Amino acid sequence: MDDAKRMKELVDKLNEAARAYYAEDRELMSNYEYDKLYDELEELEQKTGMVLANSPTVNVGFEAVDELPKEVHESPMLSLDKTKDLEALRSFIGDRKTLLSWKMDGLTIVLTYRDGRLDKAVTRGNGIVGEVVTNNARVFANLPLQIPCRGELILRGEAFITYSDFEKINEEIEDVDARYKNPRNLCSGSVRQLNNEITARRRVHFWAFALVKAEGVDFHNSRQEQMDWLSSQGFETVEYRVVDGKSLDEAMEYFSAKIAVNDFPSDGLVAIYDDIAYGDSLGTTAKFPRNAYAFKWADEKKKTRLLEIEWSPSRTGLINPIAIFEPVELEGTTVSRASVHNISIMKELELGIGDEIEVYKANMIIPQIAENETRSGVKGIPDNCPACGENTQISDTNGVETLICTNPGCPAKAMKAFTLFVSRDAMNIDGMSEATLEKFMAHGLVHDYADIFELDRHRETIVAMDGFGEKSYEKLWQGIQKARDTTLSRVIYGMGIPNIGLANAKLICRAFDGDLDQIRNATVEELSAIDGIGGVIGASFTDWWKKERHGEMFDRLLPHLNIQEESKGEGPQKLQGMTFVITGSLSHFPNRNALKDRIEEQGGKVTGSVTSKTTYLINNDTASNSSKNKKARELEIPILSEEDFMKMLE
Ligand SMILES: NC(=O)c1ccc[n+]([C@@H]2O[C@H](COP(=O)([O-])OP(=O)(O)OC[C@H]3O[C@@H](n4cnc5c(N)ncnc54)[C@H](O)[C@@H]3O)[C@@H](O)[C@H]2O)c1
Ligand SMILES: [Zn+2]
Repeated sequence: MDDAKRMKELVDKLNEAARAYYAEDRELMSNYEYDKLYDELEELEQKTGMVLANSPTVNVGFEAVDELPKEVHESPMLSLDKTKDLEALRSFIGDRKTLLSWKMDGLTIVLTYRDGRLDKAVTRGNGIVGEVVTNNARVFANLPLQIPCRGELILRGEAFITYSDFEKINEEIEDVDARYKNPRNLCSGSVRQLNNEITARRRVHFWAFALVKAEGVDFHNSRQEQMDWLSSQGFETVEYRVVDGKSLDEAMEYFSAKIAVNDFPSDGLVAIYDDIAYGDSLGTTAKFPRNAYAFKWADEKKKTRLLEIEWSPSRTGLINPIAIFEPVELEGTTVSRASVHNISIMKELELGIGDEIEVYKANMIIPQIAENETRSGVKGIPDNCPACGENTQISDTNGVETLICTNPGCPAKAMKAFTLFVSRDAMNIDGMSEATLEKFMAHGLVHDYADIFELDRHRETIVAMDGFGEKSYEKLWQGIQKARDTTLSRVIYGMGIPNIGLANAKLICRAFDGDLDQIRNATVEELSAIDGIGGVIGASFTDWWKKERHGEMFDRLLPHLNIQEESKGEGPQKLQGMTFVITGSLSHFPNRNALKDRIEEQGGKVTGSVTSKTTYLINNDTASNSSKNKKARELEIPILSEEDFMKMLE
């Protein structure tokens, strides 16, 4: 193929992938694949001296497509020139003082503060125009809503979700197709929400990495001073090390040892000159600033042989392909399995048993297949679910093929039902993790919801179980005792009735004044007369109760519970999962108890002292040096005035 034709092909392919990646939070190919094609294009451009007008090598990002308001950036947000070659990085640094930090793999956001308050938050978007996400930023887990600096402040940083939160949150998303592929994806989806209640639940963190403007503050021409100053204003900043060409190796050793244990997503390092004036004097290319350089880990690749595809059923009915290969050493650990994600990727790799494959660890952490040299083709997609033996089916959503189990009673799915039942918004059983449930089910201790409240019959068995003991049993049993006091809406939500989230369950319970007989015999007409419940939800509710086994299951469960009156809170719970501490005198609320009631109505909790578990401290005197304020600043917990708090509830 001639170069020009190949270049055109590459540009089209890369642009299509980039549009999906930036504008729609979808990934048509892995970053590995994307970067490989990008490098090929760059080489061809160099060789031919020709760059196509729409080439991704000269354009940044893509416009977003949803309905958030847009805004033009004061100064364009460029991409970063990158290398995988440590020596190239060393010669960029030379003997200049340089800040070397994690290249965060989340969503870049520009924040503006005025008069000490967060005024605006805008995403990077296509670098020229971003989306306004101010309300979403207000509910980030660690963003100061008020800062001591009164002048205009503009800073950039990365919003991200930790790996551990990513796993938890993704599991709670019922619709398999709506799940996110990685923390970057989830973060982008969580921040770019029209409803910031969802953002709040996703525990988005923000780390500042660059200061653009701070009215009236002198940083003595040093980026390091800027970073330190940002911390003093209450921002968490990205971790960095000060290096020059000589101390680079030591810093690299530090970063490469740490990346494998980081809970935050990062896809490399960023080097930026400390000397602000010098850096600015270098200017920019069409796509990159010249004062910074990104380093990407050169993926250590190993050749091996594919032994087997393991089909792993999940609670959602999705059956995931996992590649099992001859063990190889990668970045210091032995690796023998890698997720292949879905059937489309298997087909793209033409993956067959016995193939010679090349594996690597993406960002030094997640094992992946990079290449398949022999490409013998996909065979043997199972017709039967490995968990229950029933028929499987290939489902196609937006061009991505996945394998699913068609059996609604599949034990792998039952597992999911139990997970919902014990979850925080339902029975809220402390200490009943998914892993624990899985063990109990494997031992045949739990078949039905009521069994959970009779686990004391199996005390001996449980205490003897791997990873259990007297202590953890007692703790779990206490958690179960506590869960008996509950509300009807929680129990109904816990049944996992399609379309019945906690809010809908509450609406229904309230409409029938908590009368269970009326509720379970309600007609679609009665239900759709409730404000907020339509015909579809109504029908899905009545259909569920029509199944005899559902009623029986409910009847076995009820005697174990003490059903209490519903809380008075209306509508969705905005403060779900948040913990508040209240201090100082109040002006909007008559007393602390009134404020506490308001918080609890919205699903929040109030405790007495500021700890790392506190989400917000409420104190009208936000600037004082009271011990609670000090503690909150130390732990980087935002301090809200009553007014800030009211705004949050709006
Ligand atoms: N899988 C796909 O289909 C697909 C498509 C498009 C892009 N991509 C991936 O995206 C990459 C290119 O992305 P890009 O050009 O948007 O960004 P980039 O990789 O050039 O990153 C630059 C940005 O990183 C941010 N950043 C994070 N931490 C930082 C720190 N500590 N200091 C300074 N800046 C920091 C800044 O916003 C900066 O502008 C590709 O290498 C590819 O892996 C993948
Ligand atoms: Zn099954």
